[in-house]
Amino acid sequence: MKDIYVLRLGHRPARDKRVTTHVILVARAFGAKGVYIEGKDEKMIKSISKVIDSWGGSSYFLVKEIENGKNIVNEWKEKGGTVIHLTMYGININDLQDKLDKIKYPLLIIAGAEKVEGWYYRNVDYNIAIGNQPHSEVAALAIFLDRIYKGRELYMEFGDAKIKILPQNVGKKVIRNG
Ligand SMILES: C[S@@+](CC[C@H](N)C(=O)[O-])C[C@H]1O[C@@H](n2cnc3c(N)ncnc32)[C@H](O)[C@@H]1O
Repeated sequence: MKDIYVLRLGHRPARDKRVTTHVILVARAFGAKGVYIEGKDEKMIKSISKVIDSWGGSSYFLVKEIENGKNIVNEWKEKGGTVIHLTMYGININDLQDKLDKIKYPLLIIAGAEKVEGWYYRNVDYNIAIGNQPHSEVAALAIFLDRIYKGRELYMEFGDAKIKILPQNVGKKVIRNG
């Protein structure tokens, strides 16, 4: 698994609870090692911890509330990693694949909720569009991570999972551990 983290900007508990939850679930399921959430939402963190506890990742997957995303970006630059911002205004990902294959890790992926401040556009290494149409941070993150891993993340297993799915064409089969 690569050294990849997500920075979720501008989380507003009343409006963004569901979408931020999905950002975290996608980050975990598609091969990131954690999510920094700009904002406070104790209830959401509790419910996501339960999912991680059952499905695995609690030993390494970080979910951390932070006050200011800029500090994380600066921290990333100090340690020589790469920072990318997902935005419909950026360069189409199809035109950046060669560069993505050579980026320096750790990688920080920024996904917004409300309008993202200009500072981020100017201070990241790449502003990347998953197509130049407005859609969703959840879709953008999933497609971006899939391009990084080229589909391999879909076979990822979590060693500490208490529940595991046995894939079926019809029906549901799960193994429960402990
Ligand atoms: C509700 S959208 C806000 C759209 C915003 N005006 C923008 O700059 O993309 C919330 C987040 O979804 C992501 N997003 C939406 N469309 C995207 C696209 N086409 N490519 C990459 N990210 C996108 C961005 O991270 C954005 O901050």
